[in-house]
Amino acid sequence: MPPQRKQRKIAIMGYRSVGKSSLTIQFVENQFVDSYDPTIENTFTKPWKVRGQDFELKLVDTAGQDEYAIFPAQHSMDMHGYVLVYSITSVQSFELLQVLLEKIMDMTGKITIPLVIVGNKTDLHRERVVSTEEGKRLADTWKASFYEVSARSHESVCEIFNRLITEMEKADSSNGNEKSSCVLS
Ligand SMILES: Nc1nc2c(ncn2[C@@H]2O[C@H](COP(=O)(O)OP(=O)(O)OP(=O)(O)O)[C@@H](O)[C@H]2O)c(=O)[nH]1
Repeated sequence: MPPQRKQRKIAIMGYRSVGKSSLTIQFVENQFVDSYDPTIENTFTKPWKVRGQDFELKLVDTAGQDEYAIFPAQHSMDMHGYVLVYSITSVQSFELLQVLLEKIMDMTGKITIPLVIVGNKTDLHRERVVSTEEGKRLADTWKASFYEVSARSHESVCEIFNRLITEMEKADSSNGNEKSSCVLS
């Protein structure tokens, strides 16, 4: 029998217009769409292989959030990991991530959640207002991985997902260990 594909569900979240759809479409279809069409919610499926293991990724490209948006409960239920995107050209989008991270922790109630924080639009370096160090610091605080990328120039886009899968696999095995150590005899 061929080895089974592991199904994994990932939410792509962040402020409006930071490039959530562009990153998702670049990863899934290898193309950059220049037009701006606000997303309500789209789910993409992508077969992907990491270190010999086949995965079927369900990528949920969510609607842009702001500080006041209520965190959609369905995004805390069955997600294996989160890609949290800001734009390096928007302080507001960066500051929103702190709020989003707190909401994710509250809603999921998990101690370890595979997270990748992504500063998008590095091609717009002249318009940069969030430094790489600030991005790294936020990621360190939340024990998240960190990448600066460009959906437009397809820079480091696949790395986001490879890294998140690696983190999800680690979380899986540590959850497994936790379970076995909690079995009552
Ligand atoms: N220069 C540049 N523009 C980008 C990049 N990624 C996205 N954009 C542009 O930014 C705008 C918003 O991109 P989207 O991918 O629709 O952003 P989104 O976060 O999905 O937006 P919402 O659905 O409203 O939340 C579009 O005009 C994109 O072409 C990038 O890496 N570089």
